[in-house]
Amino acid sequence: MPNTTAKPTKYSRREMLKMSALAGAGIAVGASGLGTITAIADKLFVSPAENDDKKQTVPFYGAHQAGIITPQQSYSYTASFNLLTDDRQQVIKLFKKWTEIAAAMTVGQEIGSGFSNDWLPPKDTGEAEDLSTANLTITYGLGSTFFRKDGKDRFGVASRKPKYLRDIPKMPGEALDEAYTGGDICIQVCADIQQTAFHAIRNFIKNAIGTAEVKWIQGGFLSAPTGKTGRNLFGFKDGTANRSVKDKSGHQKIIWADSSEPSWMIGGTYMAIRKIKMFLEVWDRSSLKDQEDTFGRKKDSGAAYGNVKEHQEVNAEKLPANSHVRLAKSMKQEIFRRGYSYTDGIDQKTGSINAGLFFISFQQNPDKQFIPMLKLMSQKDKLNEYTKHIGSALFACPGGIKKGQYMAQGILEGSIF
Ligand SMILES: C=CC1=C(C)c2cc3[nH]c(cc4nc(cc5[nH]c(cc1n2)c(C)c5CCC(=O)O)C(CCC(=O)O)=C4C)c(C)c3C=C
Ligand SMILES: [Fe+2]
Repeated sequence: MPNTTAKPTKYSRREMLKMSALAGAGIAVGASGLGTITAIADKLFVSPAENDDKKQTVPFYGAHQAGIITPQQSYSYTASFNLLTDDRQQVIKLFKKWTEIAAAMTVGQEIGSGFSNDWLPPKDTGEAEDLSTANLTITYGLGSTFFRKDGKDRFGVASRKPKYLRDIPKMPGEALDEAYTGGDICIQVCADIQQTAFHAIRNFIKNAIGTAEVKWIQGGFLSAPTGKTGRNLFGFKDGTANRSVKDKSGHQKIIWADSSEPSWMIGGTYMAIRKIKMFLEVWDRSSLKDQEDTFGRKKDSGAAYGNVKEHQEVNAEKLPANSHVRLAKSMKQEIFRRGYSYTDGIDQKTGSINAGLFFISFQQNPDKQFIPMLKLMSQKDKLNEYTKHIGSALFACPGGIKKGQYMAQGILEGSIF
């Protein structure tokens, strides 16, 4: 997917030392002079592992949550939690704590910094201590069971459930595993350093102990050269038709909740998730023609059939009737996709690689934009020969957080209590 993050030019410490030595600027570097240059280089320049956009931060606070229209980072971890309590105050306490650690981690601060006690476990798990923030974003959402579970309004918030929040209905051909499906709360962290992302999700889990338990957790990866569309595990460019991350009016129409939603959803959206297993070995034995017919796009350029360039307007008539893109286009609806590839060892029964797409899309109205599209694809898509849907979830992501507020405050406080 397009990544528009500007990459500042920085030099590694070793390159800087080499340049100083070669510059020939008339500087005679004696033993002590070299020490001085080394010290300056230490201060000014970063190691190769830390350069480029890995040092960038994305604001946690704002009108919208980060991690939705943020240029897609290379790694993600998504965790779904079930609450273990019926006590609203306990949930408020959890979200306050999560807000505090999210605000700290996204600016590279240690959790509980400036305070340590030799006789207690450290507050921060520590593995991101020397790492950069790497565009870390935290995105959270609430499942329908947050508002009502087994017919019970556990936290007194059922009247605040957003309009389109419900379980994604059963689809033909799916083989959902409960272990990858649903959950009361979802947190997704994304970053350009995998360990930075893992540190973040781990600390959310650590701070939930006793109040919420993890139902499932999913890691993901996606690498693309800056400004280019990334490729999925079938080797095709995936994300071409997405609106640019800069297209504000497009986002208003496609992603952000409309004014008929509860006030806490203003600036928010719905996050649809499908864990889709991809049969890589079957795919790899298929001809190039078969592969391209599956999407209706060329594998190398990403151009739709009848076109030569990736971003040229698609003429649906030129695409095979059951191709993925033709079916998507026939719905005349847009969604904003932000999925990640995943791998997870081998399938113990078949010996095949366990891998696929952790599909994520954001949309204003899943009933209109997402569910009918999913249904049509589940019935007719040529892609189904090579894939199986094994996990599913829909979460409502509240609007962005202002400084001084905490996550989900608009749901858990106010006139109804
Ligand atoms: C219900 C929505 C969708 C699911 C599920 C889905 C799964 C899925 N997609 C790919 C690979 C590609 N998808 C592409 C385009 C595309 N896909 C959807 C929706 C779902 N995909 C849409 C709306 C579109 C855009 C269609 C358009 O308007 O042109 C493409 C083509 C390039 C692109 O635009 O991204 C690829 C490739 C996989 C592998 C997959 C499940 C494993
Ligand atoms: Fe797709």
